Amino acid sequence: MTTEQLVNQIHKKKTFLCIGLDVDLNKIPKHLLKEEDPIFAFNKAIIDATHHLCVAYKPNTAFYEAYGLKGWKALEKTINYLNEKHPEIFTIADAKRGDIGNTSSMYAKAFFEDLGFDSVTVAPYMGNDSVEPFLAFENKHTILLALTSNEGAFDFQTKTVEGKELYKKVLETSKTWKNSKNLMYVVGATKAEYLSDIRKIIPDSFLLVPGVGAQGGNLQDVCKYGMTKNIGLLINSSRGIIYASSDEYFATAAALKAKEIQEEMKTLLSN
Ligand SMILES: O=C(O)c1cc(=O)[nH]c(=O)n1[C@@H]1O[C@H](COP(=O)(O)O)[C@@H](O)[C@H]1O
Repeated sequence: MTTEQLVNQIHKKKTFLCIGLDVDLNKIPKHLLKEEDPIFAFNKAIIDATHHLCVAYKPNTAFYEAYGLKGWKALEKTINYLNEKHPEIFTIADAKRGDIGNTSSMYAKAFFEDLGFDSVTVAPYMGNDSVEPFLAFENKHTILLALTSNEGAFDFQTKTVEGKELYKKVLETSKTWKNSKNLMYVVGATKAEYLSDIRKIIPDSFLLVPGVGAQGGNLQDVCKYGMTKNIGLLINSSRGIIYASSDEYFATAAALKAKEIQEEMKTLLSN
């Protein structure tokens, strides 16, 4: 999917919500455990109930890898369902990969070609030759970790290196990489006050912003400092939406939560 198609969807649906499909078998409604594939049954119900309220879904692969072959099959069924039923929706494999060049090429092939995701999250720590194999894919997006939502972000990312915070170096250096037009960046919603500085370096890039909901980030602040003329934001919430209820009406409860956020986004888009 092109960035232009994503922006069109945002305007059409009046939302820039990304729903995180972080499925934990200990948290899903008990009656689903009887299904042949409880993870896919849960995802399908959530997608059917919320697809009109969001522009992206982000399964975090950890939640699938944890269940071995069954988990990976459920991930494959989920992305196939999305690509068949809702091809206009942007899909993110949250895998946080990155390795030496030939290994990164195989990761890129796995997520972009085999599974058919539109994007994948990638760690910048190993540098240009670990990220460029992902960037080589046309109309696919590499979402680079810039400033993450967790407390540990302060261990390295905000430390000064050669007179500049490391996350700023990541942003600046990544712009020089081959096919850098295919980059998007992760900035945690809990770090909204950093967004003005971030926008000085990457004024137009799309940002994936996780951390609203369960982690306490604030949507209004993120938009105040991070929104661009092309919106430039995908705001993710996982647990806050998908676990809104654990009874048989879980999907309706998830849709109500997503609707609350979508209404707020609609107002922000019209300002
Ligand atoms: O790359 C991510 O998506 C990510 C980056 C980050 O800085 N913080 C962060 O929480 N995430 C992911 O975003 C999701 C947040 O989930 P909730 O806190 O349940 O909304 C999880 O899948 C995290 O792994």
